[in-house]
Amino acid sequence: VINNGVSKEFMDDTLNIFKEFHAMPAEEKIRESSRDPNGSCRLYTSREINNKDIVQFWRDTLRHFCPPSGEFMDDSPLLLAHHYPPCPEPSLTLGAPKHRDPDLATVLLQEKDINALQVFKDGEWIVVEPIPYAFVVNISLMLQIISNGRFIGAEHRVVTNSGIARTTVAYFIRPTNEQIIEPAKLWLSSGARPIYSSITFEEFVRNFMSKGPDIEQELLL
Ligand SMILES: O=C(O)CCC(=O)C(=O)O
Ligand SMILES: [Fe+2]
Repeated sequence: VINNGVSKEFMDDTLNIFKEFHAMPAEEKIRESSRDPNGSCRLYTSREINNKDIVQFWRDTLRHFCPPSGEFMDDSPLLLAHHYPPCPEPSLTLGAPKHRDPDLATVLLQEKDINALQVFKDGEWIVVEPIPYAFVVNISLMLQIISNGRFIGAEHRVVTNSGIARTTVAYFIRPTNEQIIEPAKLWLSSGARPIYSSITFEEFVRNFMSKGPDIEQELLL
């Protein structure tokens, strides 16, 4: 999305502040972040991801709840500031494995000139080349369910490179835990039958974390 109304200065400042954060010594970063999964701010590395694949993940992420009101709520829009350091063996690592995002839609700010995000379309991986000061917007799993399969969550992954570090900021549009995710009446008004059953957002996230990104299959009626 270009001409999005967000100033270039604000986008530069945002990326720079997260670059500064990730460039701090590990001891300082740990002091600034919480390992409490319910804390408002948490730093984790790709090592913590339950990885059943041969490939290793190569990423640090700062997680921060980020409601538009500025008020902290238990579960709400989430901001992930990812940092992918240069990797000496890019063929053995991924910044992020193939997945679809567990939210409604994700708004991503990526750095210029680094091709690392790829989307899986028609059986092949296509590079999502960064357009300066544009946001990439992913359709995610919840929108697939709410639209009764009309929109399909975008499968994507991140590759690494040996030369240059990459920082991205991903804003996950998410409801609160108790909200119900199900095909919206709007999509069913023409008499179509729902193809997915209902689930709370809390359970949806729990399933995503424990079972991986194909969880909507289990909701198929
Ligand atoms: O850093 C990127 O380019 C993508 C990150 C991503 O896919 C995610 O946060 O779900
Ligand atoms: Fe993603």
